[in-house]
Amino acid sequence: MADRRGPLVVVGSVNADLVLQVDRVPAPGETIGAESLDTFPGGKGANQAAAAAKLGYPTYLVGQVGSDANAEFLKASLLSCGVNLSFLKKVKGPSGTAVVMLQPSGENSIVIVGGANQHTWSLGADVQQSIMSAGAVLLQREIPDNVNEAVAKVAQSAGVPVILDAGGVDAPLTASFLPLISILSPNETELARLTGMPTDTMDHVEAAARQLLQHGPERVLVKLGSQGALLVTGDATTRVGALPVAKVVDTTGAGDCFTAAFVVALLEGSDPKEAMEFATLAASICIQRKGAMSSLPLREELTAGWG
Ligand SMILES: Nc1ncnc2c1ncn2[C@@H]1O[C@H](COP(=O)(O)OP(=O)(O)OP(=O)(O)O)[C@@H](O)[C@H]1O
Repeated sequence: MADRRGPLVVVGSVNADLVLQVDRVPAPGETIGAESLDTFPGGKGANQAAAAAKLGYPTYLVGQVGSDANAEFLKASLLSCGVNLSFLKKVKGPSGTAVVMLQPSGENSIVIVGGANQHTWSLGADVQQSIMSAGAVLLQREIPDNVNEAVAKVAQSAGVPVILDAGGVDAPLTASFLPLISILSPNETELARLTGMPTDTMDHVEAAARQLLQHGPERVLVKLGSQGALLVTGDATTRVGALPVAKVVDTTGAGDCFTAAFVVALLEGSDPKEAMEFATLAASICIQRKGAMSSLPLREELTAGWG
């Protein structure tokens, strides 16, 4: 991957996150008032594309928005982060939407409308060409798995590495998809679900990651929140601890920031350990600010702490 300097192509979801601040979730048949309503750009595909673009790497987002008012807002947000939207398609119906009821306890109740993310996808010749000439392709699981698998097949046929962030739908990965993945990146919960193995100690995490390796991916990168991250390959295990931060403000999007920054660093020629350190630094900035896309760091913010 170190020699590939083609652009990063992210294929994935775009969501409008409608965040309602409420005292409690309404009972059936009840109407309550919300203290506030905010709309934020989100979706794992959009967040990861924005993260890579804000780090200064040429990044395309292949995705779908709906024909509603949120579509324009989402496009404007992504453009302001520097994401190339030449392959962002507009389809009928609503954009992907997450309605988040945020309660004072910190608990969230969320309703997701898949919308455009779950609409029919067609990978036209122009999109296929962009995948084949990419430095790497980055996927998540908030669009249909069969689309991800089709993208991965095109990428693999051209020798382009495929990175799958396991976040999104909670379903097993098919035996035909796993061998198409170069780097699979779950967090510890996703790792436990994918393998059916415990992930409560570092030894357990490593054993579960090694089990995934047997199904095809060349590397498994596990995100472990305040415990950092663990990278497992056939012959090595690399652990990088999280950076201590003064105050954790909001961890939303930290995983997206980490995965995208790791891939950017590899594309720029870093070795895997350096790429983990770079991603850890990026994520440590992200968690000290509120929001998902808005909290993603710019390249300049990392250079101070990065040789
Ligand atoms: N409390 C924390 N303190 C320091 N670093 C953190 C903390 N939480 C997350 N990080 C950093 O962010 C990285 C990714 O976070 P995490 O493991 O929570 O991903 P995730 O579960 O995929 O996140 P999410 O789904 O919330 O976006 C970690 O590897 C770590 O570097």
